[in-house]
Amino acid sequence: MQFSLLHRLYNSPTLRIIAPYYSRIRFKNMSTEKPNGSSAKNPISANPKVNQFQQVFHSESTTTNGWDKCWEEELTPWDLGRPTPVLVHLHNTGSLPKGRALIPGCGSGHDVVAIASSDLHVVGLDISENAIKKATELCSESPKMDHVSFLKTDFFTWCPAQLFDLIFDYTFFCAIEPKLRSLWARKMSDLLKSDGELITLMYPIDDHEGGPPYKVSVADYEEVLHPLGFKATQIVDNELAIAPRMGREKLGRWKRSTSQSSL
Ligand SMILES: C[S@@+](CC[C@H](N)C(=O)[O-])C[C@H]1O[C@@H](n2cnc3c(N)ncnc32)[C@H](O)[C@@H]1O
Repeated sequence: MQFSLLHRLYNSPTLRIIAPYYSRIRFKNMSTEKPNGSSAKNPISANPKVNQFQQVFHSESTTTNGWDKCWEEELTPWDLGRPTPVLVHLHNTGSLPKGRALIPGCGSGHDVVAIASSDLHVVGLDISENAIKKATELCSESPKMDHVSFLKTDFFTWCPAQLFDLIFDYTFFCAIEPKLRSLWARKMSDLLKSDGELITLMYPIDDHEGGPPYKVSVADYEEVLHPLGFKATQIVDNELAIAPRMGREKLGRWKRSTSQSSL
């Protein structure tokens, strides 16, 4: 009886319409979670699944082993189990460059498969063998498999034969140690065609300590990208962020200036 009432409520069209707004208001008003992060009980440091992941990750002798172990034990609190909504939106609205795309730290590969098409070949790269195994399994069930490649390799040492028109970074920048951020930018620059585009979904913009994920800010990206000539063409709040990340995520689109002096 109770279940059937709840079930009917859950499935009611009115509730489905108001739920996303309610959840946004609720997250905005939560006293422990301020949008820009200055909270006693940060949603990352207070998340037991993140704590468990960090414990296992740091117990391994190398970061490569740490990532792989966590994928093996399915300690992957970042994994949405589906493509990133804002990336799907950019794909569906024809807002992504065509040609070749790279997703470093692709994890289970949902984003790779989501944006692959006959116009865009997408390479998913991850240092974890278990992640790549999972991604390859996902891809084997997809009709898009001809437009996708997965590679188990280290982003920082990989030198592909062909450059990219697009690189998409989501929860990769925050996954690497902050001291590697300049190298991250250098590698992005080396892997992109001169008119290629870097899209960063910047998360988590807050003030928690430690990682991964390490806290990020727009200034952190600017600090390493500006010296290489990248300028943001757009930085906006991600209105399509999943509810727990809402208010702590921004979409950044970056290009290098291609204008040359005629003198
Ligand atoms: C936080 S997860 C994000 C996965 C995916 N982007 C997502 O949003 O679900 C970071 C991923 O980066 C991978 N990774 C970490 N360091 C790497 C490196 N140097 N080269 C390639 N992948 C790396 C990890 O194995 C992990 O799958």
